[in-house]
Amino acid sequence: VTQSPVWRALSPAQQDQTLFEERHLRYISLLGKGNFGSVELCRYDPLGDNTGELVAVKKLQPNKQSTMEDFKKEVNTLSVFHCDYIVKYRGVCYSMGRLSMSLVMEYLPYGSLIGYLDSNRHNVNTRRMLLFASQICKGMEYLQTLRYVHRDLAARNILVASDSLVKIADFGLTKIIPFDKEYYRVTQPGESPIFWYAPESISESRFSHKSDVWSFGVVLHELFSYCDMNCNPKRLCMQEIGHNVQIPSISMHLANILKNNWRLPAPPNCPPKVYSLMNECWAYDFEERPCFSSLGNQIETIMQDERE
Ligand SMILES: Cc1cnc(Nc2cc(F)c(C3CCN(C)CC3)c(F)c2)nc1Nc1ccc(F)c(N2CCCS2(=O)=O)c1
Repeated sequence: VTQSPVWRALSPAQQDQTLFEERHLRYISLLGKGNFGSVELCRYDPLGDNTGELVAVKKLQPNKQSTMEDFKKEVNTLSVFHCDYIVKYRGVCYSMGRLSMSLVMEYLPYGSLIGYLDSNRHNVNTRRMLLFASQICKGMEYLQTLRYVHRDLAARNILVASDSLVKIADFGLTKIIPFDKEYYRVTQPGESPIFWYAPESISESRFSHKSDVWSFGVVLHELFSYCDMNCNPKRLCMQEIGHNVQIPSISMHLANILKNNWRLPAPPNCPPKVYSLMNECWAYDFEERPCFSSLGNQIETIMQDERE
């Protein structure tokens, strides 16, 4: 179609398939709202006959956390990723004369892993969870080849495309590691998801592929707990720390219990091999944690054993 005479008659802006015109973006429903902004389900319907594709549109909520600059960085980050296990970027939509912009992404009908597991716990077996884990691993391996650290790997940021495919989403906190370093140091930590953080991220704001590996271990725990809110990482850590601890010193208490080798307990009915994989990811010394490629291989091996 891109070589037809009709297409060639379009202006470059009209030929740009990553530019979505606001007037054709039909609002359907709100998918989620947070300090990141909001994500809406829309249909991009230029023909006006409801044959257009469904898309997820992330609108920026410029507030203290995220500025237009951060949002532009997230758009640029997502636009270079081409991986089956990372939510696909479709383009941008400018409104109010380029004053505000929205990020247009593919729409994954099943929503986040948390909701999916909570409502499908009876027909998601160990093999399916290991399949999801290996897909997240492959997505993280891909990010690592581009020297990206995600910094917010958690089940809430994993989206379900189908009963056998999950994708990594939400790159609001993703950073590129500088070429001459092995880690990224955050200057102004915003609202940090500290219960998914590695010890060095909690105490030194130091992020690397190995701190993403730690968070992957926590995602494994969420997976094998069916994202049950009664045993989510935050609740389990707060039980250990003590609920009466005041906010500012929670991260210090968390760093202490991790230093004293406390770890999240094995989820109910979790296969021992999977729990030991989690504990490998939670090695205190980041050098001892496995890399995503070795994690992927170990998961494939456990999947074989589960098959027998
Ligand atoms: C890019 C993208 C593609 N497809 C989808 N599909 C999608 C489909 C769904 F049915 C739902 C739900 C399912 C449950 N019922 C009750 C409400 C709708 C849903 F929430 C999402 N969502 C995307 N993004 C997105 C949406 C919403 C978000 F809160 C967040 N985030 C949250 C933490 C940071 S976040 O930005 O990652 C990302």
